[in-house]
Amino acid sequence: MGIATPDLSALILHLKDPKVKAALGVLSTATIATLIQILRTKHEELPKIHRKNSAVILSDGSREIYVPYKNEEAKVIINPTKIVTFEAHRRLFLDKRSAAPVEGKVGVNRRFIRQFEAIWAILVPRFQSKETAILFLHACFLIARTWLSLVVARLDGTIVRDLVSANGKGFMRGLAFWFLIAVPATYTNSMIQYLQAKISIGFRTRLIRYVHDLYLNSNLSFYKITLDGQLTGADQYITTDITKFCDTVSSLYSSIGKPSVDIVVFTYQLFRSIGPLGMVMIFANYFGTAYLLRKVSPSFGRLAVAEARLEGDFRNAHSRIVTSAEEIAFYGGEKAELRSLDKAYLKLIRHVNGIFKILIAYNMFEDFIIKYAWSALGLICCSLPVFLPNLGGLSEGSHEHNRTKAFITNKRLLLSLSDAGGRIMYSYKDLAELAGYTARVYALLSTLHRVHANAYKPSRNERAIPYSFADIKGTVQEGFEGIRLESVPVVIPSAYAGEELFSSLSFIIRPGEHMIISGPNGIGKTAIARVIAGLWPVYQGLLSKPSSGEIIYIPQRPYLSIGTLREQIIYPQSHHEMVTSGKTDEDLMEILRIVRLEYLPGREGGLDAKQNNWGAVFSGGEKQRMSLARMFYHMPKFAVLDEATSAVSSDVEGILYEKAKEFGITLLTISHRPGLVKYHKYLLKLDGEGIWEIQRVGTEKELMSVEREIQDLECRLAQVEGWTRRHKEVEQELRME
Ligand SMILES: Nc1ncnc2c1ncn2[C@@H]1O[C@H](COP(=O)(O)OP(=O)(O)OP(=O)(O)O)[C@@H](O)[C@H]1O
Repeated sequence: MGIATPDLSALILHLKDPKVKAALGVLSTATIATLIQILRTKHEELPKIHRKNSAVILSDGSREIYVPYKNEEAKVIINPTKIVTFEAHRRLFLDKRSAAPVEGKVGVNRRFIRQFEAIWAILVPRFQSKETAILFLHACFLIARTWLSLVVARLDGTIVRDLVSANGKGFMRGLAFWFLIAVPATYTNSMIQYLQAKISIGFRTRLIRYVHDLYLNSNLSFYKITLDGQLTGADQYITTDITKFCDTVSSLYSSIGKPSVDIVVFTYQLFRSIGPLGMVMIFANYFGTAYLLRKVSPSFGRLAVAEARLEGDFRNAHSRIVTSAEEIAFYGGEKAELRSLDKAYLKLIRHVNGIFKILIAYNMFEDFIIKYAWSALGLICCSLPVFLPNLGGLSEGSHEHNRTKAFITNKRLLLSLSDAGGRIMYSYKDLAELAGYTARVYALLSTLHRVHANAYKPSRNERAIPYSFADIKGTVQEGFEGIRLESVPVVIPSAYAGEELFSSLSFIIRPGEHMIISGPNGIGKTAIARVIAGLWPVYQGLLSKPSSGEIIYIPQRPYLSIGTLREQIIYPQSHHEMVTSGKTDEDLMEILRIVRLEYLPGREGGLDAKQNNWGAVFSGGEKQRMSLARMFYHMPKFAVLDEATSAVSSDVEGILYEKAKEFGITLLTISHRPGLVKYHKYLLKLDGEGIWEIQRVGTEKELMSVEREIQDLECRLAQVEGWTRRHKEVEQELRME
């Protein structure tokens, strides 16, 4: 049974309540001792609970995660994919010959085989891996099933022979065998299904872990993939396409593996029964059917790719509504959203309907050939030993009963053979669909590899285009005691030609030299923060910055994760990391007091209160103050605040700035608020046309005196109108006299 996390912070809060204190006074010493004992036990359980609530990184880099399963917490150790593995695979995924084709060219061809081989290296990394063992076991069961089918075919023949020859004893013996064979036969069938599901899950787990490691790493592939622009909706690829790919691969392994074994075994058996002519006919039939089906079948691969894309669009339209529900509700945008949802769904449905229509003719043709033409041919083959005994293979004697037995056995073998052949032919459609899913999964993997290796495609244009992704030449130095840009262009990145916002920007911020960046909307203020954070490339020049633990970026739109209230403050740390770093819940309460959010644990039910969407719970100002709480928690040497206090009232804003400076955090602020200038030493003013300048901001005292002077002048100016009126009145009075 999982242990509920004790809500100690809430408990402490309650204990401080005067009413609770008074109530405790009434309790007997024994009761208080029991209370203390309970608290102590809970306290001892804490490290275990922290560990269970967090994904702990072990010394060898593997992740330890506790997953709830059947009222228990199952421990799972995940080994990260090694960098050398990515490097070894890069060659496979950046191979031009297997590059993801345009939709129209997806099909069962050489490119598909190359792409599949590349993915196979992830699915079964070593011959000794677990998946090989499962595949082998599965193959054993497939062979066992074929053997059992053979036994059943013979038994069937014997039973019918005994029936026709009125051999009661033999008939009863046959029936007893029939039931006996049913036990291993049914077990084999169930195991085949079970192992097929196991293979699918095994492959999916391997692929998902690989993709996750490649997607979410310090190289920020998840962000860069959006800049790359070659692949949209990575979530659809990861959640749906990988699943479909794995399901199709494992079902194809069964649907092609079993009939292939069947064909070899049954063909041999039939060869003995119906002779060479029959065999030639059967094989001619196979090749003829395969050729015909390939000729008439539509491009299932292309259709599968298009369907997956449309499914992705429909899903995106829905997730947009979930993430922006409040904004849409304020605008009354339900009609507009309904329109776009309807449109996305109709596009998908039209496509799926189109596939169904194509399938009518295809299925009819397939059934005609496989069910009827093949059966007719089967009967002809069965008749060969009867009508042409010289070509009819091994005869079991000319007695009528034996002929019946041979016919029944042959017919059953032929039925199994035609069933096996039919299943292989039917699998062609699945194989073509697999080509589609393979193309999607390959596109995801090759984009991730390309972004991970910064191996962007060179420009298609002959002329060298400045600021293409292949043109990143700047230097980034980490571990610097400050932030320094030397002749760094600020460019909106794009795969082929980025747009320049500033041709060359240079400044240096040393500890204590707070800087504010201001300028009109869309000029490129956040862009500078993106370059410093490493989200956008440094195309030229030098960027020096503190090491990653010493700088924090507070973005314009506050981000709140799924999890406890505590996790919002300590993000991206885990509870376990917080405890091991020596921080306590009391420290968090102190931070909440600084940002004026001390009421939240009481309101939400303690620091352990969980929410899936904190964004919908907090107000705009609360979200921003929570982001600042993170800064006070991590206590970095430098902080980049991008409009981080725009929704916070100015009095609290001032206190937060003063507090941050007091803690020795050097600030780089991006803001429109003139009121914030006074907390900084330098002002980086951005103007249109890529012009910028740095101004020294006066000391706070100087700024205050200037502000007072301005206020004084404004007061005097406000009185001018009154004085002018009085002046006119006095002049009029004098004239009248
Ligand atoms: N991913 C992107 N693709 C294309 N253009 C972009 C991208 N990101 C930003 N831009 C453009 O770059 C310019 C600078 O954007 P930035 O976010 O830096 O503006 P800003 O000065 O911070 O504006 P604001 O004060 O409104 O926040 C804008 O014109 C914006 O449209």
